[in-house]
Formats: sequence, C-alpha cells, structure tokens
Amino acid sequence: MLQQKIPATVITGFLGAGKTTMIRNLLQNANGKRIALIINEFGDLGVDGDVLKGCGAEACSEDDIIELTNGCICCTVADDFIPTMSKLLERENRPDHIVIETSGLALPQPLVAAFNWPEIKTQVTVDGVITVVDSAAVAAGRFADDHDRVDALRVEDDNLDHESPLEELFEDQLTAADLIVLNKTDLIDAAGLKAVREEVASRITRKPAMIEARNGEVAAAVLLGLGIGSEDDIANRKSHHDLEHENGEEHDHDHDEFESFVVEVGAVADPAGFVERLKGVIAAHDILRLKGFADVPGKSMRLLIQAVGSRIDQYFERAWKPGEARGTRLVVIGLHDIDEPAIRAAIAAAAN
Ligand SMILES: Nc1nc2c(ncn2[C@@H]2O[C@H](COP(=O)(O)OP(=O)(O)OP(=O)(O)O)[C@@H](O)[C@H]2O)c(=O)[nH]1
Repeated sequence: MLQQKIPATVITGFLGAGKTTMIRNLLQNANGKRIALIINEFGDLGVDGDVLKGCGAEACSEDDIIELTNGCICCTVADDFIPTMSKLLERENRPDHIVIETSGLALPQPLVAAFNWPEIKTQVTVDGVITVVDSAAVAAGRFADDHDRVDALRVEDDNLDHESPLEELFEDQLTAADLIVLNKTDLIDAAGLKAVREEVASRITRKPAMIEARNGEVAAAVLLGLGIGSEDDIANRKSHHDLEHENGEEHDHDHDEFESFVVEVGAVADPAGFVERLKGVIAAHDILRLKGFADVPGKSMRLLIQAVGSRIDQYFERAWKPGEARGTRLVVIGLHDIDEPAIRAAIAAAAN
C-alpha cells in the first residue's frame, strides 16, 4: 500500500528571532498530532534542545527530539540530515509531522532541496518553510546594509565580495519562506511594525503570507498543514550563494563570516549584576547572540540566560540533575572578527 508522505515543516530565521519559542508553543498546542523535531543549532551547547526537552509537551517525547550538532544543517545535508531522516522514517511508530528548526545561520535552500533526494522524496514532503523574523531587530536596522562595517571586513579579507553577511543571510531566509512570522511585536509600536512589514516585503520578490506574533504564539493550524511541497519550487528561491555560483563566482558557504565559542566561568553569586554587566560586554563587542546556563550558589535550579543583541531574558529553567556538573557555560556568537580573548576576559570579570 502506498504510504502517504509525511509533511515536514522547516522553521528558519536569524539568530534569536524566536524559532525555539515558537516551536515550544506549537508543541504545547499540537491538537493530538505526534511531532518529531529535528533541531540544528550553531554553537556547542545544545541550549535549544534542552529548552524543548524541558517543555513537557505530550506532542513530542524526548525520543522524538533529534539534535544535529555537527555544524550548520545547510552544510551537513548529506552526512547528517539525510541519514537522520532515513532513520526517523525507518521507525515503526512514524510521526504525523516533522518539524525542523534550522540554526539561525543556516541557508534553508540546501535543506529544502534535500527533500528531492531519492532516499526521502517518496516518503516526506516539505509542508512549508516558515521564516521567523525578529521585528525589533529589523526596526533597529540590524539587517540594513552597514557599509562601514562591510568595508572594514573587506579590508581584512579580499575574498569578501558579499554584502553584509547579516543582510545576505536575512534575505536568503526570507527568500525561502512560504510564511513569514513577524515576531516580537511587543517590542515595537504600530508605526514601527508597518515599517518592518515594508522593509521585509522590499527584500523579496516572492510574496509569501506575513503574520504577526508575540512570543511565537501562532495557532498550530496556521503553522502546520500549509501543503506547499516547497521542494518542488526551491529552484525559484535562490540564495545569494546560489546566484553567485551561477555567475561563476566560486566560494564556499562555510559560515566563516561568523564565529562561536563557549565561555565557562565559575558560579555567579549575583545573577542580576552579572546580567547587567553582560549587557555592557555584548554592546562593547557587538555580540549577536549569547545563551547558556549559569550556576547560582544556593539555588537548586540552573539559570537560563538568553541574549539577543543587548536584550537579555533569564529564568530558572530546571533543577540541576544528580551527578550533573554545575557550572556557568555560555555560547557566544558574533561576526568572525569578534575579539574572543577580550570577550572571555570580560565575561569572567562580569561573573565576579
Ligand atoms: N520580547 C520578546 N521576546 C521574545 C519573543 N519571542 C522570543 N523572545 C525571546 O527571544 C530570545 C530568543 O528566542 P529563541 O526562541 O531562543 O530564538 P531562536 O530563533 O530559537 O534562537 P537561535 O536558535 O539561537 O537562533 C529568548 O529570550 C526568547 O524568550 C517575543 O515575541 N517578544
């Protein structure tokens, strides 16, 4: 008997846009659907996986959460993604729906194109590509072409023939979308949001639907069941990288415009002060994303710290497990020229 193809939703969007938050909300409102999650994260800490495993949603047990940690999913399609999908599809108890969260630095195009590979084409289809946008970051000009900065990078690296790496990636993720979620609307006013809509629309030639959200709260029925089959249309959604390739320009998409490292420091006795001081470190070094867990003496739970630009959220996430080494570990992501030694020293100083 011919099995129906399993729908797979690809959720993309720049670092910190709110992908994990939206998925968490989706899992808690999945209306009885069994969802398998494939999560790809940039940075070596696996924070997203932990956050999602801790959400206790019935739609998705811990076994159904698969983390791809060997780099950005767009570069590891053959070695990582396809074998993972094949294994998932061999399971006796197949999921009703697959949700894939790309890293914030991934180009969605190679991932969507992978659904045309014979191993999975007969069994799965891309229900839709959903691109989550940090509306506040757009309003603040985060993705606008920063000519001074790009020129400075070019001086260091002759091969850099791109626009700003942030701008390019932002556009590539929008170009791939079937649905755009303008998230974090709580952080801007109506006029700001209108400007964000216009800016996003001006970046793409296709016209996917755009919806607004705060904290990724979008009904499951809106996110799942788009029924697009995006893999059949991926040739019409070319990334800057694809276009440069077609023009005979050869350079790899290897994320070397971005840098990530993990900083470990001791226990943090004054978490409020630490977070305030971190804001200063983030601003001084133009850190794009910082996230991880802190060990607060006398607390049985670990403190989750999430920074997107200089906005920081923090909450006690779960109890340290018996035998788990307590510690403060934060992943830092920035452009490739961020000053790692200085940031390490500044975070260590901020913790004391
Ligand atoms: N104010 C506000 N904060 C939000 C909203 N959505 C998400 N956040 C916060 O933004 C931060 C980043 O959210 P995530 O869901 O982890 O973002 P992400 O896109 O998964 O991040 P990466 O996986 O690192 O790319 C967290 O601190 C969230 O709580 C929102 O609508 N409003």
